[in-house]
Amino acid sequence: MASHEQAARTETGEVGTSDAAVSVPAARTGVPQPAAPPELDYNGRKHRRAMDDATLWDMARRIPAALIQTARLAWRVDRRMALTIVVCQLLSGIGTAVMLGAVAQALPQLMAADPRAGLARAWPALAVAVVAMATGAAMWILADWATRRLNPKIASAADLELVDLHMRAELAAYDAEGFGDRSQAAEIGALRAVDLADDAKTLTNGLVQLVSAAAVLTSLHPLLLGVLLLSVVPRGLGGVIAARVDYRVHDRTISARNVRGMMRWWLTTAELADELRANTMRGYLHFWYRAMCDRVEGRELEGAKPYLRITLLAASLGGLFTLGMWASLAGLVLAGSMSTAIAGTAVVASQTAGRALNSIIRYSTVMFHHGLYLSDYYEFIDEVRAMTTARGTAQARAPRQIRLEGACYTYPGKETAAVHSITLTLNRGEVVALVGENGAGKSTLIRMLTGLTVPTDGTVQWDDTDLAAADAETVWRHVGLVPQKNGHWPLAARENITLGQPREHGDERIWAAAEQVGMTKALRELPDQLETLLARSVWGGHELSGGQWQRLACARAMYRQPAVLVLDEPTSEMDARGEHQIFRELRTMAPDRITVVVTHRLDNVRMADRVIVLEQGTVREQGSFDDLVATEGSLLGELYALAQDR
Ligand SMILES: Nc1ncnc2c1ncn2[C@@H]1O[C@H](COP(=O)(O)OP(=O)(O)OP(=O)(O)O)[C@@H](O)[C@H]1O
Repeated sequence: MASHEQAARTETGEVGTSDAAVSVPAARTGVPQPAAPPELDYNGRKHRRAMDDATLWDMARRIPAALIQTARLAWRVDRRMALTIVVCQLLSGIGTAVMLGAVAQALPQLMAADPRAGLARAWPALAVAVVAMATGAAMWILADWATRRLNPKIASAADLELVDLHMRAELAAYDAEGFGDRSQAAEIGALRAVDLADDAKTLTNGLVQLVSAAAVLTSLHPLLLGVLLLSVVPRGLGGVIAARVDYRVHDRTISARNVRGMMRWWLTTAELADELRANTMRGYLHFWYRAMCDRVEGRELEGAKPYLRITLLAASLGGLFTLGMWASLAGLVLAGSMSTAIAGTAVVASQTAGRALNSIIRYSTVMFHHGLYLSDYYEFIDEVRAMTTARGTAQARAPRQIRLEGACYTYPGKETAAVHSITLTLNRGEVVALVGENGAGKSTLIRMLTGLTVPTDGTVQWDDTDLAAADAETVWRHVGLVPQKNGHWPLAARENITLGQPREHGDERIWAAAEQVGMTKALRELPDQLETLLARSVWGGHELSGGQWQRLACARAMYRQPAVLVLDEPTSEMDARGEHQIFRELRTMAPDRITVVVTHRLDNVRMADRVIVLEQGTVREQGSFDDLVATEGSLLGELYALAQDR
C-alpha cells in the first residue's frame, strides 16, 4: 500500500517522491507505479448478460409472461385503473383501424379529376378519420393518466410485500445459500415495478396499432400484409440488433460502474472520513477512483463506433426495404392489381406500423429485462413466504423456567452443529452469564432460547410450551434483546426507546428507562430532547456516540420489562461508569425475569448467579463464578487468568 500511496500522490501531482526514494533499495529506485484496479466482476446483478445470451425466440416467449405478471400486479392494486388502460388500448386500436379505413375511402374521391367534387364527396370519410385520430389520442392520454395512478401503487405494493416478508422470514432463510443474491434480484424487480405499467402500456399500444394497421391493410388487399411485413420485419430485426449492441456496450461497463458506485459510498461517507484522512489514504483512493472513471469512459467511447455502424446499417436496410415496398406498390398499381388510392393507404398504414414497431422493439427489450427481474421477484416471494415464522398456534406465556433438552443447532449448509446436545434449565429470578471463546456458540444458544431459531434437534421449552410449536410473535412479546449489533434506528430518541412497544400517553417510563442506563442527561441535552431525530445523515438529525447508542439499546430492552431479558455483549463500547450502572440495574431487575448476559469482560461475570461456559458448541462447565475460577483446569479460570495478565 505504501508504494501505491507514494505513486498515487505523484499521479495527483501533490507530493514529490525524492524523500521516499531514499528508503527504497537501490534495485527499486524507480518510482513504483500503483497497479491498476483489478477487473472486478460484480455478480450481484443476476441477469446482466441475459439479454446478450437470449435468442429472439427466448425474448418473444418471455414478454407475454412479463405482461401477464404486470397485469396481475395492476389488477391487484387498482382494478379500475387496470381496466381503464385495457379499454383505452382497445379503443385506441379501433381508432387507428377506423382512421386507416376512412383514409382508404377518402383517397379515391380525392384523386378524382375534379378536386372540388372529390373533396365534397370525401369529407364525411375525412371527418371520420379526424374523429378516429382524436379519439385515439384521447385514449392514449387517458391510458397515460391511469398508468400514472397505477405506477406508484404497484411500486409500493411490490416493495411493501418484499420488505414485510423479509421481516417475517425465519432467520434460517438469511443463511440459505444465495439468499442475498436472490433478495437483491427481487429488490431490483420491486424497484423496476415503478415503470412496469408504463412500459407495458407503451408496448401493448404498439402491438394494438400494428395489428390494426395489418388488419386494415389485409382487408383492403390480401397482398398488402406481405408488403407491410416486407417493410417492417427488416426494420424490426435491425432495431433488435441495434438494441443488443447498445446493451453489450452497457454491459462492458457495468462492473466498473457498480464497483465505482460502491467505492463512491466509501469515499464520501462520514463513517470512513476519519480513517481516510488520518491514514493518508486519499491519494491512492483518488488514483483508484480516477482509473475506474477512465475505464468506464474509455469503454463507452469504444462502443460508440460499432453502435454507429449498426444503427446506420439498420437504417439503410430499413430504407431499402421501404423503397422496395414502394416499388412493389408501384408495380401492383402499374399492373392494375391495385388502385392508386389503396396503395396510398398502404403507405400511410406502413408509417403507422413503423412507429408502432419502434415502440414494440424498444419496449420489448425493456419488458424482457423487467420480466427476468419480475420472475425473480415472484420466485423470491414464494421462497420467503414458505419460510415465514408460522410454526404453531400455541400461545407462549411469560416463562418461569426455560428448559433446553438435547438442543442442537446446525446452520443451513453447515456440516457441524454450532451448538449441540445442550441440556439446561434457566429459572426466573436468576441472572445467568454465558461465557466462552469466539465462535463457542453463545449467540446461537441465545437465539434458540428466545425462539429466534428453532433447534434443528432437541427441544426448547418455556414452561410447558415447546417453542417449535408456539406462535413466534407470542414468544417475542416476552423477550427483551440487546444483540451484539443493535440498530441505530433513524428515528426520534423516543422511538429509539419505545420501538416495538405500544404507544403510551406519558413519557415517564421512557425517562425511567433512560435513567436506568445513565442517558437522562445526554437525552435532555439533545436539541429537541426525546423528539430529536437520531440520524446524522438526515437534515436536522443528531448523532450519538457508540457507547450512547449501546446504552439506548439497553434502555429499549429494559423499557419492555420483559420476562426474558437477554443481552449479548451489552457494554462492549461503554465506559466504566455505564458498564457498572447497566450490571447494577440488571441485578435490580432480576427477580421478575430470567436474565441472560453474554460478556467477554469477565469481571462483570461475578454479578451472575450462575456462569455457563460454552466450548465448541457444548456446555463445558457451569456454576458460580468463584467456584469455577477456583476449580483446577476450568476454562473460566484460564480465561480469567489471561484477562488479569495484561
Ligand atoms: N449465520 C451463520 N451461518 C453459518 N454459521 C454461523 C452463523 N452464525 C454463526 N455461525 C457459526 O456458528 C458458530 C457459533 O457462532 P456464534 O456466533 O454462536 O458464536 P459466539 O460464541 O457468539 O461468538 P462471539 O464471541 O465471537 O460472538 C461459529 O463457528 C460461527 O462461525
